[in-house]
Amino acid sequence: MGIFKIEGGTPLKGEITPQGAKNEALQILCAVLLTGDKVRINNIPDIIDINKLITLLGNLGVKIQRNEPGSITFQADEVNVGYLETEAFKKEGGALRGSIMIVGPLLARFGKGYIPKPGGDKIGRRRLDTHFEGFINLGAKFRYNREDHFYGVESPEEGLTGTDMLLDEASVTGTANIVMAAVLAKGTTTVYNAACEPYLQQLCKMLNSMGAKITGVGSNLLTIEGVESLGGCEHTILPDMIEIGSWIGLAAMTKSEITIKNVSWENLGLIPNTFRKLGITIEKRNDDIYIPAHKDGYEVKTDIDGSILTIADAPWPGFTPDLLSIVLVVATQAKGDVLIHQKMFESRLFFVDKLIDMGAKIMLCDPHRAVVMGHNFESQLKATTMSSPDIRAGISLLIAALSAKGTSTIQNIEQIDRGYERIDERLRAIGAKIVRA
Ligand SMILES: CC(=O)N[C@H]1[C@@H](OP(=O)(O)OP(=O)(O)OC[C@H]2O[C@@H](n3ccc(=O)[nH]c3=O)[C@H](O)[C@@H]2O)O[C@H](CO)[C@@H](O)[C@@H]1O
Ligand SMILES: C=C(OP(=O)(O)O)C(=O)O
Repeated sequence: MGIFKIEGGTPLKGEITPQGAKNEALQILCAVLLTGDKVRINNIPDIIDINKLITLLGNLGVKIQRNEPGSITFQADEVNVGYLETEAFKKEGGALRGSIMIVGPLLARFGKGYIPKPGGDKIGRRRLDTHFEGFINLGAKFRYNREDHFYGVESPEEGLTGTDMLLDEASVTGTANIVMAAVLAKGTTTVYNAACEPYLQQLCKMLNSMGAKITGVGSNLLTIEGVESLGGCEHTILPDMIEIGSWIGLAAMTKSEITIKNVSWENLGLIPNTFRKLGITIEKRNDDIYIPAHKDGYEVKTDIDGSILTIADAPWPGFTPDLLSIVLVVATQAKGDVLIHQKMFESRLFFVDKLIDMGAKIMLCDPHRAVVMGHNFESQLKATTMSSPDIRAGISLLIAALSAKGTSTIQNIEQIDRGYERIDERLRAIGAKIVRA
C-alpha cells in the first residue's frame, strides 16, 4: 500500500482545475448500458473507482474506444449478461459502490441485473433497500442470497411497468438506479422523494438526450414516461463539487492564494456559503473561485441570536455529507467554535482521533456530532503518521498535514486515489511538498 510524505507549513499558490465529478461519472458510465448505440462521455476522471467501473463494463462486453484524455466512446451492442453469473464478476462487482448502478440499466434492457454487496467507504450502514424496493415496484422479482450477499432482480415476461412510487429515503444511487430502470418501462413512472443532486440532474439530461422522457429534473418529483428504446449521445461530466470544496478548505487552512478554475458555480448549491460561514473569503471571478491568502486567519460566524454555528448534512439541495470531514478539519484553525453534525453516516467522524493527536481541539459528542474549538492559528497542528480510513477523511488528513509543522506520513492512500486524480502531482504544481512512496 502506498504512502504520502507531506512536509507542511508552507503556503501554496496558483491555479487548480477540478477533475470531472466521480459520483456523476459512476451514474453516467452505467447509463451507457441502456443503448446499443455509441455514447461519448467527456471529462471522465482518471481515478481508481472509475477505472474499475470501466474495466467492469469492458468485461460485460461493452466496447471502449479511448479518444483524447478523459474522453471515451462506449458501445453496449454486444453485452454478455452471462458474465453476471461468473465468480470473476462477484469479485469485481463488489469492489466499488458505483457498480450497484449497473443493475437498473441491465434489468431494463436485458431483463435481469445481479450484483454482489457493493464496496465503497466503510462509513456506516449503507443499505440498498431503496434501490430494490424501486425495482420491485416496477414489477421485478427480487432475490437475495444472504450467504454470499448476492442481490438479483429479474423482470417478468412482459417487462417492467411504470408506477407511482414514494422512496423511503432520497438515496442518490438508488434514485439513479430506479430512473435508469424506469426509462424503458411500459407507461409512466413517478418517483417522489427522489434525490436531486447535480449528479442526478446530469444523468436525467443525458437520458433525455438519448430519447428518454423525464420531467421534474432538479426536483424531488420525477415523472418518467417510458420509451421503447434509447439512442446514442455525447455527454460532458461536470467539475467535481467535492473536489472544489476540498480545495477551498485546503486554501484556507494553508493560508494559500488559490484560484479554482471553471467550477460551474450554478451547480455548487450551498457549498460556497457554507465555507463562508467559517469566515473564508470566496470570490466569484467569472466561472472561477478565487480564494485570497487568509494571512490573518478566518473567523466563524455565529447564528443571528449568537448561538454556536452548526454545520450539518442533508439531501440536496442541503449540504453534502461528503464535505463535512473537510469542513471539520478547516474548523480546527478557525477563530470560534463549530458543531459538526453528520446526520447520514454513523462512522464518518471517528477520524477526528487523528486530528486530536495532531493537537486539534475537538470533542466527539457521539458518532454523529463533534464540537470543534478553533485554534485561530495560535497553535499549529503537529505532524504525525496516520492512515486514511475513507476517501474524505483521507483528504481531510492530507489538508491537516499540509498545514502542520513538520513531515507527516499518510498510509492507505488508495482511499484518496480512488476519488482524487493525480493528487500529489496537482498539489506539487501549486507548491505543495508531497511525495508518493
Ligand atoms: C457513489 C455515490 O454517489 N456515493 C454517494 C451517494 O452514496 P449512496 O447513494 O450510497 O448514499 P444514499 O443516498 O443511498 O444514502 C447515504 C446515507 O444517508 C442516509 N440517508 C439518505 C437519504 C436520506 O434522506 N436520509 C438518510 O438518512 C442513508 O440511510 C445512508 O446511510 O450519496 C451519499 C449521500 O449523499 C454520498 O455520501 C456518497 O458519496
Ligand atoms: C462516500 C463516498 O464515496 P462512495 O459512495 O463511493 O463510497 C464519497 O465520494 O465521499
